[in-house]
Amino acid sequence: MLQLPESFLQEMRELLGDEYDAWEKSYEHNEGFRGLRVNTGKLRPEEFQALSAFSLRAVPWTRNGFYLEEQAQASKHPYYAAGLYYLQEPSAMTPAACLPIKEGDRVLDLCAAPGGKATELAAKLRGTGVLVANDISNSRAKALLKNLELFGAGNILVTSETPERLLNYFEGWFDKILVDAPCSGEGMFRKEPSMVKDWLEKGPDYYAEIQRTVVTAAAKLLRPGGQLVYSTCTFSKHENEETIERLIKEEGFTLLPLPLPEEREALGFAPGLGACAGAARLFPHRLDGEGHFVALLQKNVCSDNSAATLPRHKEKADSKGVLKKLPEEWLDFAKDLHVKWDARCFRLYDGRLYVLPEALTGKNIRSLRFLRTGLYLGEVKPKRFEPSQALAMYLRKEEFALSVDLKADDERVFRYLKGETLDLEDLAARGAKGWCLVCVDGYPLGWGKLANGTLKNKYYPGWRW
Ligand SMILES: C[S@@+](CC[C@H](N)C(=O)[O-])C[C@H]1O[C@@H](n2cnc3c(N)ncnc32)[C@H](O)[C@@H]1O
Repeated sequence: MLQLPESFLQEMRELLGDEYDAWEKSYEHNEGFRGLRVNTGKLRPEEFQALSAFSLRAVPWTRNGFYLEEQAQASKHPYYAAGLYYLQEPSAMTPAACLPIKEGDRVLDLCAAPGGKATELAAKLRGTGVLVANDISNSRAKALLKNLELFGAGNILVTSETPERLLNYFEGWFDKILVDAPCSGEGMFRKEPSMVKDWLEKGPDYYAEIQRTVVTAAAKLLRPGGQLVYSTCTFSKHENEETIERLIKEEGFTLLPLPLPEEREALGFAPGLGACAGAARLFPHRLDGEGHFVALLQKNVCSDNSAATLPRHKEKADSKGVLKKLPEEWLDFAKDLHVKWDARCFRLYDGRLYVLPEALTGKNIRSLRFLRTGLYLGEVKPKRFEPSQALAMYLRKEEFALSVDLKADDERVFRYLKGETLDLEDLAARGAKGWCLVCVDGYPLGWGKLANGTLKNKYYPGWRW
């Protein structure tokens, strides 16, 4: 068995009692489980199963999660490049599955990088409302942005801020919040043994302090009546139940039952401790997944409408980038595009054209540290428009006039993803020319420019294989 600190093992003995031996034995299964979560913003799980050759077994507590049964190179498959799935450890699929998102919601993922949960929240929003995805680490937020754009999410604001700074812009604004908190990672020791070192250096007390600050800010960012999922990948009561007990007592929250399948106990979910029985603890000896904690809470509605529950100030919408008239270069390109956006949502910043989620058009967010505001459409150049990789991922094949569709086993798919020029004479209609959406089995991968049966490669250089 993996060498684990004695003080940690002692805590697990106290926590698990009779179940301790079974838990310890589960560490003989050293690698844990590999999972894949289908992007339901692009296709239904059944459609993915019919399309893919992976051998998949359903993760029973999610609607779109699967165990990957063989050592498939799933991150080097063209469907991955088409944003059809995210590779995720099965227990980690639970928090986003438990946040009851409705279309049109304003959603915040406060500790979002690299996007394992944010990508699912975006899929659940189905292009409506807005997803603000934040991570304090700028380098990790870059990976978050890439994953959201790979998934085709356009209704996004990706920020790299402290939760306290977000309060200046979004107090009481969100309908739903996910706090997938930084934690001591006890539940991941089996899969990532390197985390033991961090535990020895910092441990649960260090993280409990951070969690306290993060959830206190999250509580204020949520509107009264709004819902919040708090999750960690640790077993520590100090980081789990004690954090949410504080939310309940000091911030006026109520613990709600988790929207998990009725047979949750049979599936292996353990209740939270003490008064937090409505929360769920996931243990590797009880189910096929790593250790996690998940709780769903609702912010109480105060009858007196006290100042504490209302936004602090009225703001003036930012007029920078607002357009009286859309650029001709864009209008010319958009003739081939079968999607319409509200003219009020377009913004042009330094020659780059965006569509903001409508909910953000009335806000002043320019001084936030952000990586992306809305859907980045592309660059307005002298006399032409260069569409972005994000736009290609956002579109469906039928939403652009010219496309070529390659089969996943066509070697040209790999050559396209490597940035090579392709000969497509057998696939392109005679005389077809101009911007072209390159697809794999009907799902866009990126752009190319077609002329005389040859495709000039416009796949985003930073994403090339
Ligand atoms: C458990 S990870 C998040 C994983 C992510 N939700 C996912 O599913 O891919 C916790 C994240 O919190 C970020 N973080 C740490 N302190 C933070 C803070 N004070 N505010 C916001 N994010 C923070 C870390 O950079 C880290 O990316």
